[in-house]
Amino acid sequence: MSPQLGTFTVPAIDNEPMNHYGPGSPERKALQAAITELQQQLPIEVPCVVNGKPVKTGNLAKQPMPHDHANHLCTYHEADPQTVASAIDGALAAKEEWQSLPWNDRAAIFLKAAELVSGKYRYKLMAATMLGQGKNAWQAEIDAAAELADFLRFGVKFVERLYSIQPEKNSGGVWNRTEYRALEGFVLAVSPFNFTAIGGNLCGVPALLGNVVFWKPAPMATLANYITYQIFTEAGIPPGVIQFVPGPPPEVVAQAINHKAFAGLHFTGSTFVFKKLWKDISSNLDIYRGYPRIVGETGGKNWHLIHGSADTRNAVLQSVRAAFEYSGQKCSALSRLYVSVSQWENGFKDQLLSEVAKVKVGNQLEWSTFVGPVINRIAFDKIISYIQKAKDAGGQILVGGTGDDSKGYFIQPTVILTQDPKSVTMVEEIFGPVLTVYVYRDEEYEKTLKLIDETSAYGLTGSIFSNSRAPLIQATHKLLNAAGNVYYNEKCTGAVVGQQPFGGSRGSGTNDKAGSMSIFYRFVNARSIKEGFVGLDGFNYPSNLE
Ligand SMILES: NC(=O)c1ccc[n+]([C@@H]2O[C@H](COP(=O)([O-])OP(=O)(O)OC[C@H]3O[C@@H](n4cnc5c(N)ncnc54)[C@H](O)[C@@H]3O)[C@@H](O)[C@H]2O)c1
Ligand SMILES: N[C@@H](CCC=O)C(=O)O
Repeated sequence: MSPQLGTFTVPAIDNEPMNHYGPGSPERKALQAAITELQQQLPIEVPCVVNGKPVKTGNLAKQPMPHDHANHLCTYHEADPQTVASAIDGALAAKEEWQSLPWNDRAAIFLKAAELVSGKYRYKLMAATMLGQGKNAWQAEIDAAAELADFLRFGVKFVERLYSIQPEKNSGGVWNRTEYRALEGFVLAVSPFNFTAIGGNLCGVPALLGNVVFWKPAPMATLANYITYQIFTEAGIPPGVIQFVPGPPPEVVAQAINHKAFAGLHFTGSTFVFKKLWKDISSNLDIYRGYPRIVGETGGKNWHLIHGSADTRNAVLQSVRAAFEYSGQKCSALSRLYVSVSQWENGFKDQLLSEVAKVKVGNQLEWSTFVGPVINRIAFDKIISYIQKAKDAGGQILVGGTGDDSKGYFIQPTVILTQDPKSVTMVEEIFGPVLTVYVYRDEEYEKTLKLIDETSAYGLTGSIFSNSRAPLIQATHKLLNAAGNVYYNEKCTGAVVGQQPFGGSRGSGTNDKAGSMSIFYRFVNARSIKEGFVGLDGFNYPSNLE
């Protein structure tokens, strides 16, 4: 091990500037070229990667493209039990060297990874995200380019700050220190389909702290996650530190959770799956060496509250974006809208319907498309069935309500007006382009706050629109636990790393706040060291003396 011959300061960092992809711009041309190049290579073959070596199990699965489901983006090798076992063994073998690497070297690897994401591989990663996860250019830019680079760069900064948190006091002749050890064992990262950046962050956070990570990507994000893995490797993450293990989710994850060296879960996905994994972990407590850290960010049933004093146009446009961008497939997506009757009848309704009518739905590779496909057949059927349930319950479809799954999984942006604020589409996560509106009486603002608070099991994001201060204050106070991310006069999607730490509580997760320092606390195990410089002369304390 080489000596550390200085105290190093991480370079200044900032959010990754976003490209805009306007007509004729160089970035539009570069992205188009990357998409075309990728399309010419389809389908890509993706192996598991264990100890830096590709493993081709021959158990093949496909990642179909949501806008063109007859064709697939990649064929990937699913891990079998032997592959899972060797991935865990290999990670544990890589642990000692990785956790002993000087911090500045680990930091440098992650800073380099950020440069690869924002530079050399930007368009390739975006192309894979667009083709595989159905994002249009802007949605891919904010995810695969900007947010992933931000997670990596800010992560380094947060860990630098975490490591600098040291005991406040040293008694005479004593030096106190806190060490932030990696967890004892391996961390299991289980990532969702909808954000390429989240996949990178779920394995990046623990790895940056010296942990070794078993990464099970989401089937519908396999290629983008594989490219992310390759970027980590090119940046210098040693073999075995992150093991890339796609495979049948319940089996692969269960095998990892049932291993005695399982030390932590870093999960993002649905509430249902997270609860199941938590229960599975709990029932294994006797086999583990310690108490595993469990971090999970999960579903949402996010709301906009439009007060009578709001700027109508802003509230309408923000609502259209929040409900329908990326086809409503963000955990933060707007899906229940509470509008005062004075707003609704004096322009909100007309503007909402006229703006939604302008939304272009279709192939996300066409530049003017705002709403692309939903991710797969299961999602398509589920969303359509929610629309049907809303109709059955007396909901009025104001716009949309239909889908077309003949080539891709397209669903029209749908706005439902309900008289029942606790109808099913006001309560349950749909994860599609479906917005349900409840119109409240202006004088029942306070009652509406209670309604918002009590309607759903989630607590992820929410926005309050008002041009007066008092309604903002009142809602913020009454909705204390209804959202982990609250916005004033801004849409409820689009949290930025380092600006709005992200996460919610209640059914929405452990709220450890991705994109902030607090998530890093969860994947270290602090050790206090006290060093004495002055020896004892005798064992008696002064109080023992005659
Ligand atoms: N709060 C957040 O920060 C956040 C961010 C993104 C997505 N999400 C949530 O994620 C969900 C959408 O993503 P998704 O469809 O990929 O979620 P999902 O729960 O279906 O899958 C998430 C991960 O769990 C795995 N998985 C699925 N079933 C499993 C099982 N039985 N055992 C073990 N692993 C299993 C999947 O393969 C995937 O890797 C939504 O509910 C959304 O709100 C939350
Ligand atoms: N961080 C994202 C949501 C991630 C979940 O899908 C946002 O704030 O919109």
